Amino acid sequence: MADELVEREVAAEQAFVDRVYRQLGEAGKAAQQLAKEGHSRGRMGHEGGLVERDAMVFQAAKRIAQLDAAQEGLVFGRLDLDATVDAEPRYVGRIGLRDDNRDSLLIDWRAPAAAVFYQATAAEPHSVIRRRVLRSAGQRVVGVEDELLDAEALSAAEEQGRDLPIVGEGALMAQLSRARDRSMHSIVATIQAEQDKAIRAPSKGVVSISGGPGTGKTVVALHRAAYLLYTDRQRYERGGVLVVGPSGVFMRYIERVLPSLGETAVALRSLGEVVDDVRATRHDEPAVADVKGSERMAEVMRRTARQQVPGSPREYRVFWRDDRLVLDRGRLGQIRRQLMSQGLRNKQLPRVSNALLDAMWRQVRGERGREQGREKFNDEMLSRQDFLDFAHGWWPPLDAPTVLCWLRDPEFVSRVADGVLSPEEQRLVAKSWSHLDPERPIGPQISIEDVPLLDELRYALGDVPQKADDERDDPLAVIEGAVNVQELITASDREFATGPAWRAPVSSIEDDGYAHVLIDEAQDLTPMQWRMVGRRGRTASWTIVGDPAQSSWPAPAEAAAARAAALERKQLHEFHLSTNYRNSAEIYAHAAAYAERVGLGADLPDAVRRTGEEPKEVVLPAGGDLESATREAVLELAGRVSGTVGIVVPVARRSEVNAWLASWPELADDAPGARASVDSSVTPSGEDRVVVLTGLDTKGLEFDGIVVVRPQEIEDESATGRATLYVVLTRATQLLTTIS
Ligand SMILES: Nc1ncnc2c1ncn2[C@@H]1O[C@H](COP(=O)(O)OP(=O)(O)OP(=O)(O)O)[C@@H](O)[C@H]1O
Repeated sequence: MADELVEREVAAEQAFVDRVYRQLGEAGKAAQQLAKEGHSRGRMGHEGGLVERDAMVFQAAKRIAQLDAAQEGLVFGRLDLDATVDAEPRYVGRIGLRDDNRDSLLIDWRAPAAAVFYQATAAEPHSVIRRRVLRSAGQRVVGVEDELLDAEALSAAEEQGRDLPIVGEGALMAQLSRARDRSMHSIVATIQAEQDKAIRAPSKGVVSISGGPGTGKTVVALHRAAYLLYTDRQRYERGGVLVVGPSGVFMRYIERVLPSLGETAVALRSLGEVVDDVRATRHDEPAVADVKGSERMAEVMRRTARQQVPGSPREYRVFWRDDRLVLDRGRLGQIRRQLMSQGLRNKQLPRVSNALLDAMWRQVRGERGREQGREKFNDEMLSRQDFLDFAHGWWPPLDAPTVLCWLRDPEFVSRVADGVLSPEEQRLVAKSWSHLDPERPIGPQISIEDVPLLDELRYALGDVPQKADDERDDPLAVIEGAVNVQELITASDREFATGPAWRAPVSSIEDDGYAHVLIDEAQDLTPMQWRMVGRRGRTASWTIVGDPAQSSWPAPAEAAAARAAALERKQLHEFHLSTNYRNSAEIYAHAAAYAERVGLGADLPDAVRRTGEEPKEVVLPAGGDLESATREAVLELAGRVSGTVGIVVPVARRSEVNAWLASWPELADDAPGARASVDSSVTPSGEDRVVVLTGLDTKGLEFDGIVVVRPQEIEDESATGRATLYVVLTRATQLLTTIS
């Protein structure tokens, strides 16, 4: 009987969903047809607006269908309201759609009319009697999950002849118990009221979302990005939305959420990719990372950008008429200081030749020379190749990667870091930079921690001035007025042309700004990383999510100050999430007890889902076989969960455990990436069901099963090892085993 009822309800919803897809097909056809006509008529009038909108809806729906064929469908929600408000059901979907009369057929989940879908509760039903979530596979409805919000109103509705049966066991629990794969999914059907508030917060200033592990901070922030695009598409599409997360693995984990909401105009970048054209995936070891992340590095980089180019010519001598003109070290030093005092190094390029010529002209004493005049002097000097070579070598256009390579020299490092870093710190960072390759300065040696330093250098050097188009190839610019700025730009261009191959960086610092900046795992940003992202959000609104107890940065006060500086005096709106949707209650109780025991002062959310499975602790006797114990634990978990399994290990054991995994025949199909990466120090990024990760790699991710190998070693590995272990203990949705 119950089954029949469910079948009937599913069939009824299917009829509606079919109608939506039919309408979508029509909208798509109409959009294409109108676009064609509009095009041929050469105008886009009022219909143009409609075409554009329909085409957008159509494209978004296609993307959603492609991505989520096996997942949640386009229509996911239905509200039945009190008849005094609306006797017709309202349907909520990932995009909005109108019927032929342009009446609403499907409400976009972000529209104000859909807010009640998320905000209604039994305590405050907002006239909602029944909330229904449709579960779909592609275009097929496979189930419905109802929630009764107002029993009295339901009786009244039934008396009036409306049939509103309640079926299913609630959408949230069904959603939370699903097996995890290697990517995050949208939660659009089951956003909870406190999450909805953060998603729909006004777009001004800074929205800060805090909460313990698994409370949905990441997924809420991503839905917020989609919400902002919906509310002010022009502004955010034109200005850009930047989403920054901790690692490449994490970005791949979250990358499908926004497209599955129909949004693709968002830049997703890991902390190693924030600067255009740079892609760092390697971390420095913790002691080095701590130095490179410190605000003190800003001063070191500022000094670096002002140093004389290593190996550059130190003097210039020439006979002109009756005089011997000399630019010696002392004089060049003066000119350098004077140029630097006028602004950023690269910005001075157009002034360099003139500054040098000035200093030389002052030395012209002979009658014959003075009579010729300054103009003639300039002309002659600027056509001397040795002078152009000197000027170019002494003050070349510089890009940040080239300058970073200057730090390969430990003596150079001690010079620029003197009084800022301790000798031991200088030694540590210099050693890490000794691997930089000047031929390929942003190659694989560059670390994630180097990226903010590169950015700092970009800003300290400034962009190389670009010529206006009409100045290009203008022969008069050389001949006319040798001292005016135009001519000098041309002279310095001639210098660029004679120097070693130098290509302007693809992007300029002026293009760095975004309309919205969203930072995930914000507790881990170093002061230098805050400076880097701060530059991209000077005029932006921000969303910042994080949990201080999960922080792996050892100097929180310094990071807080850098964060405040990045956000300047923007207004702060704070939201707090209090329910852990990831971990089973049993697993989270274990992790929370650990956090309390080691004094992390953690914000402890409630975990609501019980599985009856306690975490398992395996303690090996001294000299016990770690590989066998690990293998047994991993096989057990991989056999019992249908989704992903993570093996979390201390950094020093990563390669070893990865090699074990690669050699276990039972898991060959589940971990092909382990084999492929046996000899590399990089975490496999594929779609493997079973992977080996370090503690830091697990940030933001989740797995159905987690095996933690030697937790004590993870804890001892760095100054913030306890926070890292807490993160690790909160990654599993179903089963957790620790091997000590
Ligand atoms: N309303 C919801 N409905 C269904 N699933 C949800 C909901 N909110 C969160 N989740 C799920 O809970 C899990 C944790 O979410 P998320 O990773 O965003 O949490 P987090 O707060 O960023 O976690 P952490 O700080 O531990 O990295 C995800 O699987 C997410 O899909």
